[in-house]
Amino acid sequence: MAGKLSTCFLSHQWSCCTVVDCKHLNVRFYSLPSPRFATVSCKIRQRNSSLPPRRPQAKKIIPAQIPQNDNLMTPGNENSDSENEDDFSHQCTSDEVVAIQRFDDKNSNNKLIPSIGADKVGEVTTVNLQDVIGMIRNAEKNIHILNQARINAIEDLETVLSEKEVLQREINNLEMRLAETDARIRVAAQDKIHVELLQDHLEKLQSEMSNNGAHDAVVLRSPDRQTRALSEELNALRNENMSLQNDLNTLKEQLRDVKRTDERVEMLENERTVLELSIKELEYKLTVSQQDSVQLSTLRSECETLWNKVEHLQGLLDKSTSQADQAILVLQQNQELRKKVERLEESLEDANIYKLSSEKLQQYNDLMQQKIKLLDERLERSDAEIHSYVQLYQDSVKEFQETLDNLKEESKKKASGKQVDMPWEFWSRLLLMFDAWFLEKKIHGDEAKFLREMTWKKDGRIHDVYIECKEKNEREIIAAFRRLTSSSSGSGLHVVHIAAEMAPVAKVGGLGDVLSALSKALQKKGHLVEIILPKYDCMQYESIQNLRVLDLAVESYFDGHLFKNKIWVGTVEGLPVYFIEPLHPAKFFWRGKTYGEPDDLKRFSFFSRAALELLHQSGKKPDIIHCHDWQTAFVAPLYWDLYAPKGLNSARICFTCHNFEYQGTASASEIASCGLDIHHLNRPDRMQDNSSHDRLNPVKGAIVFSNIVTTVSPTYAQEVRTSQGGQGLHATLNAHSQKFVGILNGIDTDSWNPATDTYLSFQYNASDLEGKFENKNVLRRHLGLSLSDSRRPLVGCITRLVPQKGVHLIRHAIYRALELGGQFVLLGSSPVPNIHREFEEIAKQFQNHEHIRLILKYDEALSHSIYAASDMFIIPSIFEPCGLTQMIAMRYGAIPIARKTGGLNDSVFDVDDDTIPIQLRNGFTFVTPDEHAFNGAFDRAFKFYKNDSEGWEELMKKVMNIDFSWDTSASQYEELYLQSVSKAKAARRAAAG
Ligand SMILES: Nc1ncnc2c1ncn2[C@@H]1O[C@H](COP(=O)(O)OP(=O)(O)O)[C@@H](O)[C@H]1O
Repeated sequence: MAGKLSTCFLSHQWSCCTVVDCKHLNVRFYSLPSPRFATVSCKIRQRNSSLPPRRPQAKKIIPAQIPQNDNLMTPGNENSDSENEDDFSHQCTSDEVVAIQRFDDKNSNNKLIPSIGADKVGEVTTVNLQDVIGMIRNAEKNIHILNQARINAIEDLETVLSEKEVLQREINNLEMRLAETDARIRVAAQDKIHVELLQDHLEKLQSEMSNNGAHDAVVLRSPDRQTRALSEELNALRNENMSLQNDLNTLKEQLRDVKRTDERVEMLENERTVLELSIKELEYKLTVSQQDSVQLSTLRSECETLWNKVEHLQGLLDKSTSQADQAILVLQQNQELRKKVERLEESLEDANIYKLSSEKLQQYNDLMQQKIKLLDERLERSDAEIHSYVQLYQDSVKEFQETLDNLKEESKKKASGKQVDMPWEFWSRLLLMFDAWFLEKKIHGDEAKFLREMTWKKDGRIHDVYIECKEKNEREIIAAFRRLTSSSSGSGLHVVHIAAEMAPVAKVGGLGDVLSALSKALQKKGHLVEIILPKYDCMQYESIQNLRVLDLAVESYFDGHLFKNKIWVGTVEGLPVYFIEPLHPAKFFWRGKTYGEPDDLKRFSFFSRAALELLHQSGKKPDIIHCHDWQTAFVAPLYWDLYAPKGLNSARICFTCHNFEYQGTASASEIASCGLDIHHLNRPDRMQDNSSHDRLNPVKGAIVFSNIVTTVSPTYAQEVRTSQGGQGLHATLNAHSQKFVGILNGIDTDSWNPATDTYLSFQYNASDLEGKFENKNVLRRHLGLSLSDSRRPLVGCITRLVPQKGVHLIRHAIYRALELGGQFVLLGSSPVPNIHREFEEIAKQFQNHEHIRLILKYDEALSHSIYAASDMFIIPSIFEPCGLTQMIAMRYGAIPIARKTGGLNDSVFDVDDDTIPIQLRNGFTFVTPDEHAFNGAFDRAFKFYKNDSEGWEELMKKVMNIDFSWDTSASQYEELYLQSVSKAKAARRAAAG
């Protein structure tokens, strides 16, 4: 069997001379040219046996230890080598499997191979090649002997196994016979009992018969015979039983023998396993030795190459030595020459001393002349500089004078009292009407511009014309407005917001609130504010007044094609809004939701481009184009790359990032769809993403290409400039820090006003809190919560359920509120499926609970009721760019419990923090985003609420009176806009002049 599994190897240095297949052993013999130069390697592999691949440890060869076999040789046993070689060759020619590997003559000499470059040789240090060859030979011989021993052992084993089988068969026979004999013994024993009973009976009868006399003598004779026969049979059975007992003993003896044989077989088996293992080990060592010898031959050839190189170098060295000798000679000659030159110089110096004094004077004069010339030049330059400064000064005085004159003129005009105070709704409707006329080519661009400016200044003449023309048809109305042809003198800015959200028509989170509130605040400050939004199918259409589609289609580019867009106009809370409806087959905004579609990038890059196209085609000349978040971040590079060169070049671009977590990063090809030149933009200093260099980052693009970059709170602006908070954009923000500002958001104090809020059952204000308590009961009733204890604090939380908002702390707060004796209401929706599921489970758990309610959806009306009903409001965010809910909560008299991060850090100040001025303290804060820290603030709030109801009410009043309006923040935006616009104007003037 071993022979069938043999594999033979022949070294490449050998030519095979004879091949003989040997019976079932499948043996090949190779004749050797000379036994002196040959070594025989034999590799036998057992079927299904494989050693796990082991790495050779060190290349030092450790003598193998082969236990229990005196015939085995250890490698390196040089003296016994030839003897064993004979044995081995003899065995090989009889029945063994061999492969022959020849070693070069040079390899087998006794020279030590020098160690060659440690980096090349690795762990193979100085190795005697002869040793290795000897070891290989010994290993091969050992393997051979072990194979022989193994074959013998297998044969022994087979004999023993066949003997064992015979014995087993005998044992089986004997056991059967034993069983039979046992059965017969049992029958005989029963017979014996039966006979004994009969004997008793007989004895009884005999005694009766002796009593009965001779009459019965005849009857007695026959039982006597019976008894005799029975006892004879009994004796025979006993004898047989005895012989069976003997047989049984003999069998038992044989059985013991069999057991002993079994044990021996087992021992032999074990021995065989050990032998097999040793063979495998030896095989492995043989492979390693073979590898080593291959390495050695490589090393040898490398050594030869090196030797040649050394010889070559030696030659070079000899050459350079002779050259060096020559150079030394030349040097010596040089030195002698130098000495001569020095001597000559000395004598020359002596001769020159007399000349020197007159020459030096000449040189000095020259120097002075040069200096005078330089000073003259400098004087000339500084004169020119002073002259230019004077010029600049005169220019700026002139500019100042002009501005002053303008202002005077404006104030004169204002003083004339021509402004009319009509609701914004009125003015926005007029604005949209003029735009529509212009877009429908019913009036010229400058006429539209003029009318727009008059409108946003609430000019009474516009009002008068409108009133006059109320009953007239459109042509007459247009004619009347055209007659208003005096020049304008607007000082307000024309600001266009391009965004994905706007409250209340299309609100997902804070961005929607900011957009409408900031726009309203800027409008109030006298600026013309317009908004461009996508026309979502899921908008709150009831919040749009006078929605109508314009009789034009704006074409915009996308993915190599031009697509038409329907343009809708309408007013939202008095603001003029353009809605773009792309006529694209993908129906970008007919998805039933604002965000979260797989093609969001396409949807919003398309929209960004279409919005710029609308501005361009309408001929508007806005001062500021303000884009928001990644959805409209494309506007900045698109504007400078495509639209400014086309003529839409009046604007400065402002970009506000409301959350740096969302950057809209995508592959360059995806971003290219909207027409951006990705080759020009895919650079580390432009739009290339800072972490994935094969992607482009729209938010980074907007930071780079905008004139003003803002985020929504000062603390967040600081945080995002660090590597921890920057979401990968900190380096970009730091590089553009001069144009980057954090402005704290405000809230729309008109929409969020408990005194006028129509969503509430009871309106209230800081000086009359009764309505708040009523609202609390209304909400409890509405949600099925217990009304039994009016002093039980109600904790509110309204949020998107995303990791940023600290969902683990929100979950913890639910249980903690219950432990502390409070009620808890959560209004939240989650775009993250597992978070949504988790909160659904909790909601189910508290489905009918009297103190806890979770409402997992977006519900604007309910949000108002919750703010109004809450005593406390939690905002445990991990990070929070600004956060509006804490401000809204305070406006509604709910005390915030917030983590000190981002905008929360700029708007919530702990009541127990002595480092904060007392008038600013308004809530409870914690720092570490864990349950323990949260409890620290939450428990304090509960304690305060329970122990000091008057103090709590004071705090409620205080927070309700805090000014969270957009006034201050809008002024900051206004200032940034104005600065940027005036910088641009100055640059333009400088370029023109
Ligand atoms: N499920 C909801 N139902 C109604 N309004 C919600 C809901 N979730 C959040 N809001 C509102 O969204 C706005 C959240 O703004 P903000 O605190 O800035 O957070 P973000 O913009 O990160 O979502 C608030 O006006 C809040 O009332």
